[in-house]
Amino acid sequence: MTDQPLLVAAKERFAPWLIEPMLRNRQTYIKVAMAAAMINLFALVSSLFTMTVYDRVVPNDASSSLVGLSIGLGIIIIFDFILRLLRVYFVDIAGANIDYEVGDRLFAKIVALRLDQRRGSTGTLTGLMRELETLRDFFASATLTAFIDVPFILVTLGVIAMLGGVLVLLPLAMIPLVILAGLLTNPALDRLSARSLGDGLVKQSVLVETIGNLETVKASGAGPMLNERWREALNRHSHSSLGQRLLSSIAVTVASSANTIAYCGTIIVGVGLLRNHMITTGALLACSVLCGRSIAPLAQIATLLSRLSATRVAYRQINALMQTPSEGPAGDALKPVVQGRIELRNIAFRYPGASEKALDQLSLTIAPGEHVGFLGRVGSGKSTLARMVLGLYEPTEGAVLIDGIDVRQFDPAHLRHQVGASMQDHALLAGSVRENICLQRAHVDVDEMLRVAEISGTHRFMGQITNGYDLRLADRGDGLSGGQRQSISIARALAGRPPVLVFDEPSSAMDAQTEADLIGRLQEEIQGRTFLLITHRTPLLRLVDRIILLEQGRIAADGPRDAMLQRLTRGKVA
Ligand SMILES: Nc1ncnc2c1ncn2[C@@H]1O[C@H](COP(=O)(O)OP(=O)(O)OP(=O)(O)O)[C@@H](O)[C@H]1O
Repeated sequence: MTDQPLLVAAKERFAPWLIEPMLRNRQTYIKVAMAAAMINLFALVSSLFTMTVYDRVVPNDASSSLVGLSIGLGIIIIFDFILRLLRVYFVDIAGANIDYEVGDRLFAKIVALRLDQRRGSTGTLTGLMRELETLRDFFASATLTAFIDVPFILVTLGVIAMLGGVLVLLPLAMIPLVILAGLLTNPALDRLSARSLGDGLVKQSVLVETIGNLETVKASGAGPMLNERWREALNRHSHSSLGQRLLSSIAVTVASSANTIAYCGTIIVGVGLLRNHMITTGALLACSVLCGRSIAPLAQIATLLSRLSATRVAYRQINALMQTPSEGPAGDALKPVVQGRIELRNIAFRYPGASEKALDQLSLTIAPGEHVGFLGRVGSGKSTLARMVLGLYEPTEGAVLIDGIDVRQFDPAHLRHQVGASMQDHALLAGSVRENICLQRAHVDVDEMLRVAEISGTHRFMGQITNGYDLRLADRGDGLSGGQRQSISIARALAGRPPVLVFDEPSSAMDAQTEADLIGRLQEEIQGRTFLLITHRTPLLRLVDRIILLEQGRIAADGPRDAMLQRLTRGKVA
């Protein structure tokens, strides 16, 4: 994994992950559009009311007409109020639905992401997930209906022209100005939004790394260094966000000034027309109200465009992630019942961005039920080999076969049900110990959990812990000792009796007695199952019949356990 941020521009305009949930909510958006259209019509009616009052009611002192008109207007105001509420409600519903569906797809994508294709640190990825909120805010924003208001600008201008004649020229002259301000600032706004998002992701990255490793940060005294990184990230982000906000306020301010100019201009020019009896007082008042209404949607669109910039940038980043290849074959994935024969056929592997190959020209065959130990110096490729068997990484050359089938053809979830793994970091998940062992797997019930907990040694210390299996662990299993975490990790790997087991340093944090007890119980458990053991600890080698020695990603020696141990102790190999 490299730490480069995930800022790749994917040009596709509307990707299925976004357009499909939007289309599914089109009924709701149609309701929103209808409500917005009605609200626009009501606005026209209220300005015509002003005109009627000034031109008909006031000169004729027609109080009864005023009462009737007021009642009519009251009804319209109530409807307008209800429709405005409904508009917000419907937009919120659609926004929440889209947020849920897109969030769900994005999470599934992250879980299925091919590790060799992963770009960006943990913090960058979590920051990207946060960008979902930018998308949600856009789709759940009531200002979204400003687009529906645009056609009504023409209707409003038409009514102004009918009532006030040349007065229509004032708002008409302002509209291109507002549009121009939006168009001119938009490209720079796009750039600044992208920069601000990138800087935000760097900030998130420093934060996640620090909080996730707080104990190490404190113990190693890395605080000042991370503090410096944080300050730098804060500084950069606040600069780019400031620029973004300033620029986005230009178009909004131009729209608001244009509104004021058009309104005042209408009054000034209107008074001249009034003197020449070319319009009535009522028409002048109605035109001044309508003038504001014709420009208001543009001001909203200016706001919307600035949000659209941020939304577009967020969309592109999320889309780039969505287009990253997932695990598993492109066609139908296989879910065979596994016997446990493992073959590595001339494989080579280089981690993304690494200069050296971690594995090279490596071929070996492990028979079903065979127990094999992998030894080798630090960095010789043992854990990488385990990752290959689990299909976590694909070999750059060659193939890994289980029962003669390339692991790339397997359904990834099925493969990991067939291969029980206890990896070197023994990370547990937030939740109860029970959840950590069972992982909501249908075939792992309470009896099976207790059986594997007994074998792994978990059951012994569970009795001494308050809440036992219901003990809730913090992130990564905080709240337990290293050895206890290892024990639970072993129980998790054994649960469901997978035909293949891969154990990477399973007892490195255990005391000699606990380890000896574990070996005794595992001996029976692994009978008839393929067992791959990576270890630096000699006692564990009692569990294997064959030892393979790795050196710089290649096989340096391979043979029966006792013969290999003799050669190793005599220092003839290595
Ligand atoms: N995620 C990674 N990204 C890049 N390079 C890696 C990664 N993991 C391991 N490597 C490199 O691959 C090589 C093999 O690492 P691997 O973890 O397989 O060694 P190992 O034999 O298991 O070592 P150890 O006994 O210390 O666990 C090392 O040179 C290491 O630097």
